[in-house]
Amino acid sequence: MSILRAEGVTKLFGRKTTEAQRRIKNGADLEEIRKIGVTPAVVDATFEVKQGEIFVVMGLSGSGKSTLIRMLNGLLPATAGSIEIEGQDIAKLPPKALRAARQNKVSMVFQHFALFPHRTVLANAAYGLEVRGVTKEEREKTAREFLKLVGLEGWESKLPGQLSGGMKQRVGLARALASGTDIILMDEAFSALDPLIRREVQDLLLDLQARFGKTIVFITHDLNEAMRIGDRIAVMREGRIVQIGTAEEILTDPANDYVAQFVADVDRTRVLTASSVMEKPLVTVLATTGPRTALRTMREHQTSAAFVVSRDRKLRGRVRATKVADAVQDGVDKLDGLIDAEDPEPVAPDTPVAELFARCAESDLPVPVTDEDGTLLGVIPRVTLLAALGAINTQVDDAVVQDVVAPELALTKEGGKSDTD
Ligand SMILES: Nc1ncnc2c1ncn2[C@@H]1O[C@H](COP(=O)(O)OP(=O)(O)OP(=O)(O)O)[C@@H](O)[C@H]1O
Repeated sequence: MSILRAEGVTKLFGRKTTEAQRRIKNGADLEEIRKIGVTPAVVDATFEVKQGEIFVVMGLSGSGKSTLIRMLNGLLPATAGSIEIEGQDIAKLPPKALRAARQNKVSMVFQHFALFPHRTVLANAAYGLEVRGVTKEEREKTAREFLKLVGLEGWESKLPGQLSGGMKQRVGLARALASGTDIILMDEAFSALDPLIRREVQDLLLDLQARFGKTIVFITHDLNEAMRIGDRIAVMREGRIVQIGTAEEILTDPANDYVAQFVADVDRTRVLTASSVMEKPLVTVLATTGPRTALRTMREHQTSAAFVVSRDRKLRGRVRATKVADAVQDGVDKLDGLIDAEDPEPVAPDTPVAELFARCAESDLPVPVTDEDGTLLGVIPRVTLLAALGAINTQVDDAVVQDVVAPELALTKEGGKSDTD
């Protein structure tokens, strides 16, 4: 279900905005709009944010992110288009109702924390509830609970000036959560923090998100941050949303050259997962198949090993052709019992590619990918892993890469394959 919806949202700054809007509608390019003295900060933004997702809006400075978020919380009226929060068009609300919607439905977390310097940490965390008229006792109780959750128990009576940047932003998070709104808008919320602290609060946000299932719109200019925390990412360029998708979709299927260039430096091993690089297994055989049939199938596919599955595709393991050939000689009638004990362990579909290198180095056979029930979803041969990465990222352990790459190169030189699946 979508909790937040933007439809054709446009924000133009300047005097001739009506004229500019008319020209945009007729297909004028944005350069022409700027020439008549109008800044097209956001142009025709359309998207839906689903309940409980982290929706990241990412773009370079000046691409329109802040303007967009200020329209989402009703601080700035849109020049055109509509914004719905829980099905309510905010442009149609009278000022009092708009204020109430902002207080009850949406909280903000800001880059520079926006804490009251002369109020205690506790009073700051309780602020959202205070505005809503919640009694002191009740709001302080809630604020204490959330301060504890963000790791600030014992700091309640301190002033913001006594806190580090990371701690201040934890107060910002506690305040947003304590407010009890379903939607939290975060504007470059972690951009002022040192890299290590930033990672810590990103993890904290992910933890809290998993726990409370809030809907979060997170603005950032940092692609790695976007990829790390976003369920979906909207990429903005010069006021327009040029692509919306998961980190993997954006990485593997960029909408245009701009996005492709943008993502060129991303550490793919952290973003891509087993499910995005896996392939269909070339040969699967049922555990009940006889060795003779299995061997014939493997020969047809010129493969030296095959996956053995049960009728419901649950993975039993793998057999090597040499073993199956021996079994034919010995008159064995089932594949059961021939399964290779040295198989690499299967991985879950959401395993980051970074973790697959070591697995691929362990065995010359492809790594199987299975779901929670053990059903075989796909396989990852080494070559596929390397191809998916394009260029090997330097952040991957060099020794592991050596292990994986060296045998691949050797195989290529020999012009043969030792196995396919
Ligand atoms: N009040 C305003 N009046 C005129 N132009 C504005 C106003 N606010 C923003 N702009 C312009 O709109 C464009 C988008 O700005 P916005 O601040 O939304 O971008 P941003 O992506 O958030 O950038 P940053 O990360 O630097 O804040 C910019 O060209 C900016 O100069």
